[in-house]
Amino acid sequence: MALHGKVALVTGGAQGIGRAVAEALLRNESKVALVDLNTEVGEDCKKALDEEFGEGNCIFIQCDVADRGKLKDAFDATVAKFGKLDIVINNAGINNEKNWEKTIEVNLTSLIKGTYLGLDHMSKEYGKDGGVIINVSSMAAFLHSPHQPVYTATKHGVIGFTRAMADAADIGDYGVRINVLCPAFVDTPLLQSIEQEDNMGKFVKYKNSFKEKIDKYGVLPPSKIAEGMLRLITDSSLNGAVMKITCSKGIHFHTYEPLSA
Ligand SMILES: NC(=O)C1=CN([C@@H]2O[C@H](COP(=O)(O)OP(=O)(O)OC[C@H]3O[C@@H](n4cnc5c(N)ncnc54)[C@H](O)[C@@H]3O)[C@@H](O)[C@H]2O)C=CC1
Ligand SMILES: CCCCCC(=O)/C=C/[C@H]1[C@H](O)CC(=O)[C@@H]1CCCCCCC(=O)O
Repeated sequence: MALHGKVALVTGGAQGIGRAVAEALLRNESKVALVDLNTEVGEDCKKALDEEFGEGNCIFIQCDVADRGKLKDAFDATVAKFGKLDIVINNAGINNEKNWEKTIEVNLTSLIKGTYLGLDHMSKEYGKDGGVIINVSSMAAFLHSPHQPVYTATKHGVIGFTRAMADAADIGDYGVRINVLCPAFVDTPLLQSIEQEDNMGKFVKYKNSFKEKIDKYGVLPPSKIAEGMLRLITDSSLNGAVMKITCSKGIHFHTYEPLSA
């Protein structure tokens, strides 16, 4: 898929990984809707992107992805503004073991909803022109730890859901590719949350061993995740792909045993 003139919706697009992906898409002449909870950060981000890439290429839509009605409205507003939808990045995520129900809602339930809304707007099933959906998981789906049991569960869930949906899209001839991206530690505000009792609850007592893992494995720049994301979007051979990005191995893919049943 060539990126010129394509329309992308990025949840959690106002900072961190989402913002890096939005920048990369704009650099390649796509139009981008930043869908984010945080109004202040979202408006600042849109202003900076307008200055860099010119006005009219990017919109900010304030939205809690866990609010089903507002998420649907955000998709509709993106199509109303840019005329179509080609790329959906379900990236918004939180790390909150204290309010673990919210973590499931944001990291998994809303990502499922975002995938279905993306299909509503892009699938050939509904007479649309096709597209690509990328769901953001984490290396926590492969290397679990005692610090983040529910975060880890959601990121496992994202991979299972995405792989199954990718098969459904293939069998159903949706014309939509669906892939998943699993970063290791990335230099974003989310990484600071591991030290905060408000986020980690009783698991905050493990913060020193968590920090040792960060020192051991290293921290990636958000731009490296954007590089992987663009590959997942543009390589039309990829459907159901599970991309991992780590400091030691860079961008690479997880491989699974062939299905036996
Ligand atoms: N930073 C890291 O080390 C890693 C991050 N990830 C995943 O990458 C994704 C992005 O994370 P980061 O950029 O690091 O986080 P971040 O905290 O820097 O940015 C996340 C963005 O999502 C927005 N957001 C949070 N809850 C939302 C909601 N309910 N509705 C709409 N927007 C919401 C925030 O306002 C923020 O702008 C997440 O899914 C995270 O789990 C995965 C592996 C490592
Ligand atoms: C909440 C912010 C941190 C989120 C980062 C993340 O997703 C954490 C994953 C770690 C998990 O909790 C335990 C780990 O060991 C995960 C990190 C693994 C990185 C492995 C890199 C291996 C390599 O470089 O080969």
